[in-house]
Amino acid sequence: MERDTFSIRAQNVTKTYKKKPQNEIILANDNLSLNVAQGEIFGLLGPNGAGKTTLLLQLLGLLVPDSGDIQIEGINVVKSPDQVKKITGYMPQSRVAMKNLEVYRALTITGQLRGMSKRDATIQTKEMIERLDLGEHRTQYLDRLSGGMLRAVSLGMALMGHPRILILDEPTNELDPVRRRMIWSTIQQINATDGITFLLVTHNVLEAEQVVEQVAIVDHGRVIASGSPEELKRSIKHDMRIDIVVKAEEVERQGISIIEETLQSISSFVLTKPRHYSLFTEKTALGNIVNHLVLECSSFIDDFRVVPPSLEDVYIHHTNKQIEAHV
Ligand SMILES: Nc1ncnc2c1ncn2[C@@H]1O[C@H](COP(=O)(O)OP(=O)(O)OP(=O)(O)O)[C@@H](O)[C@H]1O
Repeated sequence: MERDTFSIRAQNVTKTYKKKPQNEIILANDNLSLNVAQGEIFGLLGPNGAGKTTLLLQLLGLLVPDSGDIQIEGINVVKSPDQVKKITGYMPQSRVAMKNLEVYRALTITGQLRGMSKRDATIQTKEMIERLDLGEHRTQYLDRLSGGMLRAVSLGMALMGHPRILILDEPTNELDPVRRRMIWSTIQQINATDGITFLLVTHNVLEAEQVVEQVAIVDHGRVIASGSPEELKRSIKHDMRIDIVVKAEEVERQGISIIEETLQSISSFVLTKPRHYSLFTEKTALGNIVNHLVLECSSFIDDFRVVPPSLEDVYIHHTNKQIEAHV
């Protein structure tokens, strides 16, 4: 049999739910296709309710698609869910099993349940505790941990038994910045040293951009854009962003509406937070706009910079467009 170079292949997956009490049909995945290459870190982005978790549950064999085909390392998930479970690790969005166990015991038992000997599971538990900086908490019960700590333990549990594919649902949700960075670097390290394939859902797009190699943006159950972060950034027409900060004292003196009118007369801007504006433009129009800003706005501009758009800008660009199309 020809070796499948894709770890994950989902083709034309459709999944509906019936919502009680009136059995309203919810189309959670709508003819969705996705390929994840072996050893890749793949990011799944999309707004709340886009259908990301539904897809993950089907990849893991925990939900059955209405139609479509899912292969994990060449194994048909619907036909052989148990084989798939042996090679995949899963970090769910919130639920963590074994809440009445201590951290080290939860890790070791998870390893044993995945077929490891007690000795090997104990060795990997020590490694996980060190890698995830859980030393201080090793004898704490899971139900006494903060939400953030529980996420870290949950990642450790997903890694027990050395799965070949790891599926993570919002791995950095609820974590403080230091621990978030640690999780991202652990993902990168494990991917580099063990060649594990990662498919992860995240809302931390700016952070994910540094780590993921391929991305799919999902909305309304469909993939609306996919590619490497660089490809996606190149694909949007407005390929430059100007960020502007307005002086607080000028807002007091002139009034915000005069300032915004002046900005709008040059180009349309969006307010990102008080006194901060962003404008998206094509490179060809950039010089003209910067000239206008310098000539007409220097009295009230505190700072401005020109930057290429981030993956987050691409995400907003695509999902906004999709929202408009559905209104
Ligand atoms: N068990 C269920 N019964 C009925 N509807 C469901 C069920 N699970 C999910 N849904 C609906 O299916 C759609 C997709 O949900 P899903 O949880 O897959 O989205 P998501 O992209 O993971 O969202 P989030 O980012 O908020 O976690 C939503 O409209 C959701 O309300």
